[in-house]
Amino acid sequence: MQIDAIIELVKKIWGEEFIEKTVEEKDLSKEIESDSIEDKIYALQKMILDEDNYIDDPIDALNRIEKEIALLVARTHIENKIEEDVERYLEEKQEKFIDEIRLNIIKKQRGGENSKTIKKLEELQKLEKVKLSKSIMEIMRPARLNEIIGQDIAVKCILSKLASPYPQHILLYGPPGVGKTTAARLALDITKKIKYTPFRKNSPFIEVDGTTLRWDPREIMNPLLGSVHDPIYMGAKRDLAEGGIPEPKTGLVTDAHGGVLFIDEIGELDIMLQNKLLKVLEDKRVNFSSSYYDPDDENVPAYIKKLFNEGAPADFILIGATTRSPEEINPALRSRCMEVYFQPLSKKDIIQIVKNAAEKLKITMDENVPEIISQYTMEGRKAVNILADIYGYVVYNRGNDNINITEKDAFNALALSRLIPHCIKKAFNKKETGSIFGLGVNGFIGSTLEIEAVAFRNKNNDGKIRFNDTAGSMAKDSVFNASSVIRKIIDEDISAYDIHVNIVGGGNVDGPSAGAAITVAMLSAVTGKPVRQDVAVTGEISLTGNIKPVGGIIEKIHGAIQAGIKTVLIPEKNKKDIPSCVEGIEIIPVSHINEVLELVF
Ligand SMILES: Nc1ncnc2c1ncn2[C@@H]1O[C@H](COP(=O)(O)OP(=O)(O)OP(=O)(O)O)[C@@H](O)[C@H]1O
Repeated sequence: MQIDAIIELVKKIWGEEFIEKTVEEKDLSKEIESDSIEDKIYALQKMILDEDNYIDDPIDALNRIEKEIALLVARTHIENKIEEDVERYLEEKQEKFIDEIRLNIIKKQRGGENSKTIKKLEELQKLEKVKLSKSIMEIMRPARLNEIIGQDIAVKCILSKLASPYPQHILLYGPPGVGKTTAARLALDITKKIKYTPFRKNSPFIEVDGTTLRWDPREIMNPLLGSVHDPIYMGAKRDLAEGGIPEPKTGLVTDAHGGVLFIDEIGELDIMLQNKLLKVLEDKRVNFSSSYYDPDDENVPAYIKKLFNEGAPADFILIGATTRSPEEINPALRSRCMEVYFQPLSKKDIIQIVKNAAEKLKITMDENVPEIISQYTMEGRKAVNILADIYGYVVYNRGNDNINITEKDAFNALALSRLIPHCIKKAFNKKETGSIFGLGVNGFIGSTLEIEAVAFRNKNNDGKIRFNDTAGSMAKDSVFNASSVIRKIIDEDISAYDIHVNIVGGGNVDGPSAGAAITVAMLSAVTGKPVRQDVAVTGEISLTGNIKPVGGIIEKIHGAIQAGIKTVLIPEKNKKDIPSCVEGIEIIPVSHINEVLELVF
C-alpha cells in the first residue's frame, strides 16, 4: 500500500508520462510491474534516488524515497513560486514599457506640445504684437547714409574700409549717440550691393553691447565665442545627455560669419575676452574641446564631430565702437583694426537731425523748436529722444491729428522732464585779470576750463605756488613750467610772489594741454594785465615758451563754440586738425607764448 501510494503521488506530481519515460530510460519496466515488493522498491529507489544498490532494508529505503520526494516537492513548489513571481514582474514591466513607447509615439505626433505649452506660446505671440517706444525710434532712425548728419568724413572712411574686395576690421571712436551704430549698419547695407566685396545679400549684421557680454574662465558659458554644453550638468539635449555626448554651442562670432559683428562699447569688454576674440579674428574659426568628447563613439552625431574636429566658422568683419580715447583701448586690438573718428555734433547738426526726425514722424514744428532742443543736448540720440518726448506731450494734450509742436509745448515738456540746457554761455565781451578759458576733453566731449590765478607779494622772497590737489601730475608740471616761463618774461624772481592757481569746478584734470592757458592766468595775476574773456587757449607750454601740440582739437573747438567763445588759439602743429566745416569761431594757430599774449591781453 505504501509503495502504491508513493507511485500515485509521483504520478500526480510529475505526471504519468514522467513515470513512463523514466521507467523506459532506466530500463525498470520489469521491476515496476513485478509482484515482488523488493523489485518495486528497487525501481522507485532508482527512479527517485538514482541508486541501484541492492535493497537490504525495504522500510528504510521507502523512508528515504519519501523524504526525497518531500524535498523534491518542496523545491518544485518554491521554484514554481519564483517562476510565477518572475513572470508577473516581467508582465508588469512589459506593460509599463509598452505604455511608455505608446506615450512617446503620441508625444512625437503631438510635437512635445500640451495645453499649457500651447497657452504659453499664444501669450508670447500676443506680446510680440505689442510694440512701445522702439517703433518711434525706428521711425526716426536714418534709413540712408545721407541722413546721417555731421559725420560725412567718418561715413566715407567706414565705406572705404568696408566696401572693398578685402574689407578691414574697424574701430569707431566718438561721443555717445552721434550715429556710430547707424553708420556701421547702413554702410554694410550699401556694401552688400557692391559686387566686388565679399559680402552677400544675406550677410548678417550682428549687434551686441560689450558691457553686457559675460563669460567665465571655465568656458561654461560664452555667448560671444560659444561654449561646450556638458552632457551631465548643463543640460545638453536629452538624447545627447543620455549618451554622455557634449554639445558645442556656437556663439555670436559664428552668427556673424560672412557679415559684420558690431560690438558697441568694445572698450568695456573684458580684457581676456578681447584677447580670445583676437585669436578668432586671426584663425577665422572657433575651436571647441571637452574631456567628454570621444571621437571613436559611434553615437556622436556628425555635426558634433565636425565642430570638435574642425571648429565653427567665424569669418567676419569686426566693427567696434567706443566712447573711450584710443590710448585706453587694448593695443593688440587697435593694431588689427583701422580707426575711424566720429565728430561731436554741432548745434547746426542737432537742428538738422531734429528736423529730419520730425519729417519722418510727419509732424510740423514752430521754427525755433529744433534750436530749443539743440540747447539741451549735443547727442543725436538724445535730440530725437527729446523730440519723441515733446511729441508724446502734445499727443496727450491735444490728440494725434495734425500735430504742430509750438515753442511753448517744447518748453513745457522739457520742464516736465527736468532737463536743463547742457551748455550755459560762459564767454563774455570784457577783460578780467587772472582769468582765462582753457579747453579740455572728456570722453570725446570738449568743454571750456575756467582757469584763474591770484598773486600776492611775498616780502621774504620765498613765495609758494598752490594748485588744485586733485589735479593730475602732468597738469601740476604745467604750473611749474609756466612759472619758469613767466620768470623769463617779467625778468623777475617768481619767488617774490605767492601764487594760487585754481581750476573752477574742481581740478579733476590731467595732461599738459592747459599749460599755455595756465601761463596766461599766472602772468595776468602777477602783472595785473586783464585778459579777454571771449578767447580760449589750448597747448602745452615748453620751458622756452614754445606752444606744443595737443590732442582732441576737434572736440575742444566744439566745446568752445558751445560756450560762446569767439577765438580759439591752438598750437601751430595742430593746424591740420582744424575741421573744415566749423563756422562761427575764429581759430588761430600759434607757436610761441608771445603770440598768445599779444592776442589775449
Ligand atoms: N549723426 C546723426 N545723424 C542722424 N541721426 C542721428 C545721428 N546720431 C544719432 N542719431 C539718432 O540717434 C539714434 C541713435 O544713434 P546711434 O545708435 O547710431 O548712435 P551711437 O553713436 O552708436 O551711440 P552709442 O555710442 O551710445 O551706441 C539714431 O537712430 C538716430 O535717430
